[in-house]
Amino acid sequence: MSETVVKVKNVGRTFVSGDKKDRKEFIALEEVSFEVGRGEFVSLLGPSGCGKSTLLKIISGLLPATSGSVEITEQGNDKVPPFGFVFQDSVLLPWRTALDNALFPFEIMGKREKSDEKHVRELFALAKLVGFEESYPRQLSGGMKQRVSIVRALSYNPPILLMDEPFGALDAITRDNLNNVLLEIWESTRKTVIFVTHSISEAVYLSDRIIVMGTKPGRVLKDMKVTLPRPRNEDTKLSPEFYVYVRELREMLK
Ligand SMILES: Nc1ncnc2c1ncn2[C@@H]1O[C@H](COP(=O)(O)OP(=O)(O)OP(=O)(O)O)[C@@H](O)[C@H]1O
Repeated sequence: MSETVVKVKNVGRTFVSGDKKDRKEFIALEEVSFEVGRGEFVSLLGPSGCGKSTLLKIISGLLPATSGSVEITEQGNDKVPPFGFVFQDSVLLPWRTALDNALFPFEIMGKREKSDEKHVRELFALAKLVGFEESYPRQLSGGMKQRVSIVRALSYNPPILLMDEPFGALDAITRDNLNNVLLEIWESTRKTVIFVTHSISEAVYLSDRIIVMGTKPGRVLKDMKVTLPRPRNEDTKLSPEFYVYVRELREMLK
């Protein structure tokens, strides 16, 4: 593994509900540990409720852990956050064009250089969105909107990309296409990616490593290396090796 840039150590998270008389504790995550190297593509795979999104929020600092620690040894340029986020819903502003949506983070951060728009236009090309810069979200398909949200997440050049089931709401064909677009973007930018999914085949297709998670409480079942050759393409999914991974993961998550 390349140099460690994300170190998750014995992370636990308990949610408390109810009042003093009827206090309930729910252990969402228990003793979760793993590391991510620079430029690695790591997926968090597991059934609904195993704490994948909670873990991603803890890694990003949006949510505190109840126990354990997360160390991030990457920094964004000029004090911008080290993370870019992509969620299941593209959350684009409907009154802004695709390009202006992708440039929005610069407005929030209150700084924008001339070279930023050039960089974002290059990302539009990588995401196969050339010609749609001036389109409004209502004029874009679901897959195109998600590609704009990937471009937006990468606009300020964060070293780490956090993706929470980004393609979960898309149809199977669009999802396959976006997996390939994402791989192309990753291969040319070499960002560190942490990708949440509950699709076994998606995790195998995309990842260098898969952190397999189980429920009750949310925990790591296995840290699995995926050594399928890269670059990967649709033929990868037809290889016997691909099926070996899928079968092993299916057994584990039964
Ligand atoms: N703010 C909260 N308060 C109470 N319980 C919560 C809170 N956030 C998450 N949980 C609980 O923690 C558990 C893990 O939730 P989380 O959303 O992280 O799971 P997940 O693996 O991402 O699920 P899914 O794949 O369905 O999105 C769930 O049982 C959820 O109900």
